[in-house]
Amino acid sequence: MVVTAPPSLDADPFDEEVLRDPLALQAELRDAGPVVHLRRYDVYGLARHEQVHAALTDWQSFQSGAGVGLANFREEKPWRPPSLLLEADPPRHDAPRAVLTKILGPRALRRLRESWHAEAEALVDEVLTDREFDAVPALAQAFPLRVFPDAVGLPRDDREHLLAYGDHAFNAFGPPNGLVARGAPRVAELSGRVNAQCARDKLADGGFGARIWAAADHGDITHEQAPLVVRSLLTAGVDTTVHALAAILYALATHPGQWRRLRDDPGLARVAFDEAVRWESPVQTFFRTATTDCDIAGTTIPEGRKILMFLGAANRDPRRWDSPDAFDLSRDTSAHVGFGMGLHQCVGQHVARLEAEALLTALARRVRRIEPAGTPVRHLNNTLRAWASMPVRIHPE
Ligand code: HEM
Ligand SMILES: CCOc1cccc(C(=O)O)c1
Repeated sequence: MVVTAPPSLDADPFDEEVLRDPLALQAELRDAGPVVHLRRYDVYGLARHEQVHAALTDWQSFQSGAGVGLANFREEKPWRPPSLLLEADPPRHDAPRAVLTKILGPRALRRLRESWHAEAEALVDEVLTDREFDAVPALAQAFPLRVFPDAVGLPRDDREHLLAYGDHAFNAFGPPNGLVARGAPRVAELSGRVNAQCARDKLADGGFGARIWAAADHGDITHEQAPLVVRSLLTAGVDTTVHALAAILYALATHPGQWRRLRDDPGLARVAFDEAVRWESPVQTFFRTATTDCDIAGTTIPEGRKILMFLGAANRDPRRWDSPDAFDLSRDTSAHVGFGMGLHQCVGQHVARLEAEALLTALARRVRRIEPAGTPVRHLNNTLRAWASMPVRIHPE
């Protein structure tokens, strides 16, 4: 087989102006070839859907155990003890994953459906007393921060730090740049608060956290693993849904025809959510580490090297999607990689979908039209695609 050297680029995917608008670089990376070498970080980039999907589903060749950020845990100490799910390979990954699959599965969430819909209606009624507001704090942040920490079992007065903690965790997957440096002063305080919340006596009975500890009593995981599994929920479960909800509100406010379709058929809420996750990809990138010399489309990636998977670029790849840049509720979104794919595919995706379904159906019933009411402002993060502010104007029923 002819081994070709991949095209080498100087581009910096974590440059702040690229993070503000990554679409041009994503197209450049996709068009440069199935594999590109990013000189600045000496890593291999995959931006086409075919190669990203292949890497995600081949956990044996492309492992998570050396970290899913730029940092290689074989060479440097992680900023915190590695996740037993995200940053673990089988067999270590298996038991913690099985425990969360059961606790966060669609059947387990049925008990929350009615109360989350009621909370969404109450919040929307409160917010819609104004005709114009910033949808990011008022809805995209407020709703997840009301229902998800409750479901985990946290007290109401100890949760406003979760967004900042998750924001730093997602920045830490990237290079040690300005975004990481700006978060560093609070890391010790935030980590201390989050770690304390994972203790058994801090978690209300019946919540996701208590159920994780009960799984340890049952012998499914150890009691030493239990707090780390709770930490996974607190790290991954807040910022992701906040920014996904902001993404769908932005998509619906800027696509009035799609908003009308959702209003006419609120049963489209889940499709709308997955299409927004594909279109915006709140989680833009993740890394893997080659466990052997791997061949991808004629390029050999040497053992031990880092591969950067551009999930957002794959979700807009014209080789896979018709009119990829269109936000379209009639699309079949089933192959999108916004939740990953394969062994590590998002174990919290059903939680996210239920949050979105509750909020969107509450809005669809009360809002005839939603439209931008000012310039939205991006929130920059090495991994997350997010809005800091999104002024909207609503026309009630
Ligand atoms: C729209 C919201 C969300 C998005 C876009 C998202 C995205 C992702 C992605 C891309 C992965 C794969 C990581 C990889 O392959 O390395 C993942 C894994 C994970 N997610 Fe989510 N996520 C979301 C919501 C949630 C929620 C609400 C929770 C917790 C309740 C959660 C918990 C996790 C965990 C624990 C993993 C690691 C799974 C494993 O490695 O087996 N996520 N998520
Ligand atoms: C959304 C990706 O999933 C994550 C992200 C950050 C941390 C963890 C964890 O397992 O601690 C999982």
